[in-house]
Amino acid sequence: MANQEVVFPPDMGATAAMAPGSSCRALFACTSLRSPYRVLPGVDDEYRARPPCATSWVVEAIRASSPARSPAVDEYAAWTRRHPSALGSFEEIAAAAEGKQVVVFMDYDGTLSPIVADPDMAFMTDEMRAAVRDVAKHFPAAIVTGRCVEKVYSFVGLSELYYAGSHGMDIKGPTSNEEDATAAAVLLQPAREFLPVIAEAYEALVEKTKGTPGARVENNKFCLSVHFRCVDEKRWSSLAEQVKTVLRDYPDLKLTEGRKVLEVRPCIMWDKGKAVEFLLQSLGFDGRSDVLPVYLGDDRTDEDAFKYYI
Ligand SMILES: O=P(O)(O)OC[C@H]1O[C@H](O[C@H]2O[C@H](CO)[C@@H](O)[C@H](O)[C@H]2O)[C@H](O)[C@@H](O)[C@@H]1O
Repeated sequence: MANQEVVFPPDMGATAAMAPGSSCRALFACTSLRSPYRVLPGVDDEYRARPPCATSWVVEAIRASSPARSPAVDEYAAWTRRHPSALGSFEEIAAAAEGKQVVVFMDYDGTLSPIVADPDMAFMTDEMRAAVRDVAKHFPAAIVTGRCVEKVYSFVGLSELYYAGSHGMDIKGPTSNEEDATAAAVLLQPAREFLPVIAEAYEALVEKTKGTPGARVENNKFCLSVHFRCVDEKRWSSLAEQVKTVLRDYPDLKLTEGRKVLEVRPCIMWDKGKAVEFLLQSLGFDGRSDVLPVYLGDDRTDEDAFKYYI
């Protein structure tokens, strides 16, 4: 960092200049300050020579008094510059949607529902449900999730949506039967032949991980989730080892990672991006310049869908 020194107004002590709870020293607005300035020892002559209200040195001093940044923070800042907040750019998005058919894809966990310790308790709020219902009134809309369709339907409960469960490996259309998600027409199940092997691997994973406190295996029908959110961090690598050991017997399955979860899936070239592509094609929207697909997601697996748009 260039310069950590700070200029204080004459009657202000160094303790008053410390931001509470922060190791970085505060800078005070120059317009309200009177000369002469008390310059703390170590301040560059370059700073002393500048008139107190010259904005360039204020900016420099703000920079200099910023907390130390770690490479990870810098990397994140660079990432957010390349991927600005969609909410912050809402006007721009609305302008881009002008005259276009919008199609909305929504991830479930962490996007429509809060992340919670117990995967069976990840309920969405009634307010969120009403918002999703509203979206579906205006645009074709789909839930794209790692969960199995039946489970996510029990949370969302909206029969007017498309559902792409098991990371897009179980795609169902809207149904008029609100009580029964299985009544919805199956549009695609590209990993059907893997059902027996997934069921067997589920049993093996439950057995192998049962000695790890907090570990939990969730059966998502065409894929499996091994949760480690409630596992002591010291045991994470041994749990990962247990999962890899089981998978050695199942060469047709592969391992990916989500939010504190290891995902076991069939080795096929299929993901949320492919599901989005399939749905757009089925709706007759694929490749059309008058269609604007919008995808809301928070997890690594959603990046497969983001890649489809790029
Ligand atoms: O594609 P998604 O809808 O985001 O589903 C991905 C996984 O989400 C769930 O796990 C995550 O949410 C849980 C509840 O908040 C949390 O406990 C867990 O740590 C998260 O990874 C779901 O349980 C998995 O089956 C999904 O694959």
